[in-house]
Amino acid sequence: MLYMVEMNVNIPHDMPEEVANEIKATEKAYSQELQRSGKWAYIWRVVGEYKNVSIFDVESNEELHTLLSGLPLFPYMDIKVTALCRHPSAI
Ligand SMILES: O=C(O)C[C@H]1C=CC(=O)O1
Repeated sequence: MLYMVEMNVNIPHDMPEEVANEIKATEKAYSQELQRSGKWAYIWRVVGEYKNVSIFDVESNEELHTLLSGLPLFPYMDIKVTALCRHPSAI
């Protein structure tokens, strides 16, 4: 099942920089592991925002929820999930 996931990151301004950098490094490793597995199929930066648009290819809503809620930045993100299916005009 394919999903478009929009992640908008809002790290609190009062979070110490070292703490934020540690969370971002852990997030990067987690993200890259999922990309290597094929479950996190694409990730793009939204120009001018601390936001990404990603495509996930997972088995179920439950699997997607588990992966997203395991993101180290999850507590600091607004996440929008859109389920996708093949367009009838796609070739
Ligand atoms: O930077 C982001 O968009 C947030 C998050 C998603 C992957 C990653 O490494 O960080």
